[in-house]
Amino acid sequence: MQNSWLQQPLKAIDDGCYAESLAHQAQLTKPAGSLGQLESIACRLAAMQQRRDPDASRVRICLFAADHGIARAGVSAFPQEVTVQMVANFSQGGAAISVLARSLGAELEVVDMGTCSSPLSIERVVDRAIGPGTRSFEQEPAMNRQQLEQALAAGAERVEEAFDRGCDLFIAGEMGIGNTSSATAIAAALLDRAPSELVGPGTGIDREHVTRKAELIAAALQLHREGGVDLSEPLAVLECVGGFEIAAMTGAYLRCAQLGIPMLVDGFISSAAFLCAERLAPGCREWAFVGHCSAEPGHRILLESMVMDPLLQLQMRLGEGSGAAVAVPLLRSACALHNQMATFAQAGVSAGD
Ligand SMILES: O=C(O)c1ccc[n+]([C@@H]2O[C@H](COP(=O)([O-])O)[C@@H](O)[C@H]2O)c1
Ligand SMILES: Cc1cc2nc[nH]c2cc1C
Repeated sequence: MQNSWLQQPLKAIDDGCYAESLAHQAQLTKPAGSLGQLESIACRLAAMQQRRDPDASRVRICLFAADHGIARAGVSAFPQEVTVQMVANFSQGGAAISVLARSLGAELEVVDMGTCSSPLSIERVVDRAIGPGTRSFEQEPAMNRQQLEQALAAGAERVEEAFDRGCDLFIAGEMGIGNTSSATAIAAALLDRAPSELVGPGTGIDREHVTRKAELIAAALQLHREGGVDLSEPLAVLECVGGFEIAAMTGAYLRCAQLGIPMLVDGFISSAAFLCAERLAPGCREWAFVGHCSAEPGHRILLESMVMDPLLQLQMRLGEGSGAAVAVPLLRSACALHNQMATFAQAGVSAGD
């Protein structure tokens, strides 16, 4: 993929703006550092946005949905048709992310990246379907290189659209029965860890099934490795064991860092996609906040590997972008404090030493 948009440089973060924001925080009527991480959140956002008054009002949530061939191997607690049923639920406004988006005044866009029933005749769903879900990565590569390029580009294109319409903060969400298996395989390959260290219950399988899921993923990675695939290469990994929605999220994250849009990362699957983006273009993480640490055990390991700190830890494991959405009010509070608090001089309060 030489000379493609993937090679474009990431936008530089404005260090001068960051230093100015830190100096501003030091003048606000509070003991230095007493607002903890809210101070650094505001300063980081100001530096990303190159503005004195950071803003998290215009939030775009883009939810990528797709099916996974691996789901037919019995790795999920739910049947595959739930992916499409949930897409209808997102569109009708009844899903968790629909409720959160409404309460935040955020725009929610649902993108069909390829499900068993695509093309879908569901209102307001953006059709970017690549195929009827991926192939089962137990036996063969989940997708081919052309499909991977198409998925990455679809994610990037949705970010460009958000950028054109004005977006202070971008959240990628996902829906795909079986996608914790894909995310586990990606994380195991890129972090060179055993799947058994990263695997979890996903939608709620029992311990016996979790063990089987780990074995199946380990065998699949071995098969692809023996087939000559370099499992340290993020594009090869996405092609072999990824998903259409996961690749779209990787493309979206990468494009956000290229265009300079701050992003808020969700759970385990989102973070596996983010790891691919960070490996493709080191420095993406400078443009990201992490909303929460999911209950899926591999999430913490993924975040630690990228030295990224989650804002919340609520034992959530839903996906959809929900764990990022619940962290938006924190970013908004950080901005309001940074932009509206009085300084010691303005309020006539004596500063400390
Ligand atoms: O975001 C997470 O950390 C997370 C953890 C576990 C499950 N999920 C969601 O559950 C689905 C995948 O679970 P599974 O068991 O079918 O692999 C998919 O739609 C995800 O959005 C999401
Ligand atoms: C009902 C349901 C909703 C979801 N949202 C994200 N993943 C999901 C998985 C299931 C099973």
